[in-house]
Amino acid sequence: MKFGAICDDFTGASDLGLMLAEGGMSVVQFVGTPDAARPAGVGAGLVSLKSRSAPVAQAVQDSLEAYRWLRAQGCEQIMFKYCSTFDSTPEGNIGPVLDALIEESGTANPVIVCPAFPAAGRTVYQGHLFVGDRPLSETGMRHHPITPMTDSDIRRWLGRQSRRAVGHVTLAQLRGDPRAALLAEAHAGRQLVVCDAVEDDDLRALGRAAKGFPLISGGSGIALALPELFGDSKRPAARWQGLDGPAAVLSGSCSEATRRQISTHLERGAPAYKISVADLIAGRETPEAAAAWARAQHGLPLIYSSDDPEAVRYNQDRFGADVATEAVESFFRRLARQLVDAGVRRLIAAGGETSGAVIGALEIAELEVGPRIAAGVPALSVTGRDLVLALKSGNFGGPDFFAEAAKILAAKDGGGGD
Ligand SMILES: Nc1ncnc2c1ncn2[C@@H]1O[C@H](COP(=O)(O)OP(=O)(O)OP(=O)(O)O)[C@@H](O)[C@H]1O
Ligand SMILES: O=C(O)[C@@H](O)C(=O)CO
Repeated sequence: MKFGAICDDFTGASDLGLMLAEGGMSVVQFVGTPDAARPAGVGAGLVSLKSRSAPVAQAVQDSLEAYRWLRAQGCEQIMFKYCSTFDSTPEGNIGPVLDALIEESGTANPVIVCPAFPAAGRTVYQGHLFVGDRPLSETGMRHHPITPMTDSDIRRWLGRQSRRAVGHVTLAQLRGDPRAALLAEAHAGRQLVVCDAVEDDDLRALGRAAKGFPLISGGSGIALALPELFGDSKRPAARWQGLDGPAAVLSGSCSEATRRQISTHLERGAPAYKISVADLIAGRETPEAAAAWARAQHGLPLIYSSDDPEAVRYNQDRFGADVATEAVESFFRRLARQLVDAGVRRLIAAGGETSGAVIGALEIAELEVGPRIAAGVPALSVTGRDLVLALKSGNFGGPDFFAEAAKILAAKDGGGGD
């Protein structure tokens, strides 16, 4: 294993997996840090954690454990993958995890910090993160239920989280001599370097500039150059074998793109079942009832707690954010188990936290990356089991994502990536 990544959520890991697999690398996505050594034959190993929303100390501990395991597998470069919208609070977890990884690795090299992912509209310019034509803090991310992003200046946001000074490489420097600019920042004592990038070619230049640095960080965009750097870019894509059989969509994501996808599903008259947080907490709603409803449907059943920012805030104020989150996630954990036990073979989960809850409940250890459903979202097959999945980041995918995902998950000869 030449390249490893510590991913702070499950949908993010599959996003990165798609980027590397489309570049021709052989990729395995691990669920948590594996107990045992991995036999040779994997170019990139991605350890998916549920550390984005964990308490800081837990996120640091889990990330260090993943780092040590990846090093032991021979990884020459390790990436810390976070969200392309830099999801984190002023306390962390991105800064504290980066601080700990720098100490563990002992590196004095610069560490790239770049969430840009132009294919999904995320760009970094003058140290500020944009989604499409809006600064991050003017998008729906301002109202995110767990990590509301109220400042678009990534240098300032990271500066509040990290013990280290934060540097910056501008777009002009990146398009000049990015390696020299990165090294200059580190020499000046600013080892964490926020990098501008607005196009895929900027990210390729950044990846090449960091050649040989043991630690990099970012969204999946900075992986664009890696297949070429790790000499694994000519590998033919594996054929994808989807699965027939019942499918279901579980959505706890309250992001704008997911809510659009739910509206499309409803407009088409497809079966949908909405969960109320108040009913969950009062015990009036159960996974058993939702599973029975799903089994009785024709077409693609959607079970969702997703709601608009006002409703989410109301639930958080009334019950407490942790209680509301746990009620929703525990519901989806139990529902996912019941659906799979009842024969569901194609499962689509919307939202990073929701996907983490579902994967954890299904006791999945390893995933193989299949073809692209949307930018940042591949079809996945569970190693050794008759189960295929799509784990969708909240803000990814077009309006018809659910139907498209169900179709690709069933495709028998949808060759990898074609
Ligand atoms: N109706 C609701 N009221 C309050 N909280 C909710 C409600 N529905 C879902 N949640 C919580 O909101 C969070 C949504 O996070 P999740 O990561 O699943 O989606 P997302 O933020 O859209 O996705 P991503 O992290 O991939 O961008 C979950 O923790 C979930 O428990
Ligand atoms: O980078 C992104 O936006 C996604 O891969 C993600 O992290 C989803 O939660």
